[in-house]
Amino acid sequence: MTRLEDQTPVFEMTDTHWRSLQKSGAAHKHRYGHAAVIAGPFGQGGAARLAARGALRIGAGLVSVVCRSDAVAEHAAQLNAIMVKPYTQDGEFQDHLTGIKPQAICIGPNLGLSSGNKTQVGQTLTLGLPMCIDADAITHLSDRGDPLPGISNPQSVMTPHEGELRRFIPEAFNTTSCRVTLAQHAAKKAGCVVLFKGPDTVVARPAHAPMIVSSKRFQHSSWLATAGSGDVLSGFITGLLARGFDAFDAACLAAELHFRCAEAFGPGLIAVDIPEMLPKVLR
Ligand SMILES: NC(=O)C1=CN([C@@H]2O[C@H](COP(=O)(O)OP(=O)(O)OC[C@H]3O[C@@H](n4cnc5c(N)ncnc54)[C@H](O)[C@@H]3O)[C@@H](O)[C@H]2O)[C@@H](O)CC1
Ligand SMILES: Nc1ncnc2c1ncn2[C@@H]1O[C@H](COP(=O)(O)OP(=O)(O)O)[C@@H](O)[C@H]1O
Repeated sequence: MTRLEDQTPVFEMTDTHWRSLQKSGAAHKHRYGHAAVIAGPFGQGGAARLAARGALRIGAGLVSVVCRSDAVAEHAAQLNAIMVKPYTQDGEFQDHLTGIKPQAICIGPNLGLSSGNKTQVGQTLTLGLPMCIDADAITHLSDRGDPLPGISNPQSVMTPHEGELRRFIPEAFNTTSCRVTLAQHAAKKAGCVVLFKGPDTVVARPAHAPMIVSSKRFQHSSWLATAGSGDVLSGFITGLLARGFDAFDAACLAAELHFRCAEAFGPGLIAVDIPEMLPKVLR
């Protein structure tokens, strides 16, 4: 029997894709959008900084890390081109985020699993902006209903690895092991694009055909099996969303460029290396 995985089209970069990633001579930073990355508690900001670096390198005009004021020193000590936008109390979080006026938001990488973090996820989702929903944010959404109430902008991308997807759609894993079917199930539940991570990354969306972004052409992409590589991918997606890319295109392009960055760096790759390979890949 032919497997759905074998029938699903594989993403290929075209000249149009490459051109869409360039910047126009007439533009300025505000034309390329503002990406906001929400950071977790003090001492756990590395994942947010990795995502922020990814968003900046992929061409968002402005990138901010949004954190509690007690985490400012940690972020400011390590960030230069990326802005640090602190809020003082949890009650201020939503107004603060709105006031930053981002075009896209990344929420989840090492956000934390407290009830306060859960509230932040709910407040962020209600803003109606394109979002990359990753890691702990997926876990927070896993106990909501099916279909999921709350992802108010379908131009959003949820990026689970298998562990997170098992939490998000546990019943589906009892009925199928087909990664494409699982991703489609999750996209239907989430009401947005779902990028199911792996060497064959599946990008699915409600009521449309899925796509596989495959790393099988690459020799070194398995070096992506390293802490924080998924956080960088979330940053790539958020940066493209901030630039105005369609969510499905942003997910496919980000996954492809992520693999290509790993290939360009080669053995020994760690997560911080991934955004730094983008200039070479984009050239
Ligand atoms: N530099 C940093 O600050 C980093 C922070 N991280 C954060 O650490 C928190 C926990 O993330 P984890 O993903 O480790 O933990 P999770 O508990 O969310 O998921 C890990 C569990 O899922 C299972 N699993 C099944 N298939 C898997 C797959 N393909 N990939 C990964 N796990 C799979 C594992 O066996 C394990 O039981 C998240 O908030 C994440 O963003 C990580 O991203 C690593 C780097
Ligand atoms: N063996 C592999 N080959 C290709 N890509 C991989 C491999 N292992 C992991 N990846 C990619 O690396 C990333 C890992 O993301 P994730 O599991 O969320 O890591 P983290 O939580 O540490 O950031 C995903 O984009 C995944 O597709």
